[in-house]
Amino acid sequence: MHQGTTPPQKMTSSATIKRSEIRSNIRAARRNISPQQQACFGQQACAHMLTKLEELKVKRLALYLTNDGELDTQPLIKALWQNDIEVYLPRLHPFSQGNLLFLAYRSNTSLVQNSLKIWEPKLDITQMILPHQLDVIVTPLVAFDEAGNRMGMGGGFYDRTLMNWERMGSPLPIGYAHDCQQVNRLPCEHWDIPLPMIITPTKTWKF
Ligand SMILES: Nc1nc2c(c(=O)[nH]1)N(C=O)[C@@H](CNc1ccc(C(=O)N[C@@H](CCC(=O)O)C(=O)O)cc1)CN2
Ligand SMILES: Nc1ncnc2c1ncn2[C@@H]1O[C@H](COP(=O)(O)OP(=O)(O)OP(=O)(O)O)[C@@H](O)[C@H]1O
Repeated sequence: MHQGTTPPQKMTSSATIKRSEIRSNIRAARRNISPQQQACFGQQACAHMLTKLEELKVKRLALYLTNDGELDTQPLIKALWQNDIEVYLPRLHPFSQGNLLFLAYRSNTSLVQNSLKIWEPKLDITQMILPHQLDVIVTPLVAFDEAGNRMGMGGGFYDRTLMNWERMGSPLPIGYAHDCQQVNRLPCEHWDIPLPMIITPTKTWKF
């Protein structure tokens, strides 16, 4: 885990190539999932997630708006709103590059598209929450492995957000992904934060 003083070391070039290959292969695989399958998977994963959130008595949770073939979060958002669980979304920090802010997401929240073409809440500081005030962060990912290691889109956003979660005791990160995003073993770097739990349409993984 990188704690701020020592900059993360450069990866060897072969590890970099392997990571970028895995990233592009799995992004292509998830974009290939048909709209019918996407709808079905979104419902199945939502049911598993709701069971888990009830068990954990979750009141405040951050998730993501689906992009690039990611597991559909719309059924989950609808269910959370119906169950009075507070929902938050990430937005890119306006000046601290590589960092995220989390803002409340309600049915009347205005969304804008960011520079990465992802919809996010309009900046409104009154709607902001700090990561440790959230019970759970539902984490998007590109690939995961049998040990709970996570690879994302390559911005390091969630690694930075989650670097203190265990020491703080919150938020619990739960990965949310298609089954086809699982690989046997991911090449990891010291800043990568492994996930203690990942939910897919067919399974709840605990590590
Ligand atoms: N739905 C969702 N929201 C999220 C994330 C995510 O993985 N999924 N993020 C997780 O960290 C953050 C955004 N991270 C990202 C990092 C890189 C790219 C990227 O390279 N995107 C394009 C190029 C964008 C462009 O047109 O300029 C690409 O598809 O190649 C996208 C998102 C915050 N919000
Ligand atoms: N805690 C951190 N502090 C500073 N830099 C970091 C930290 N975590 C990751 N980085 C930097 O972010 C870059 C991207 O990291 P990585 O490829 O692991 O992102 P990712 O997990 O795929 O992306 P994301 O978390 O946004 O989905 C790396 O160059 C790394 O040096």
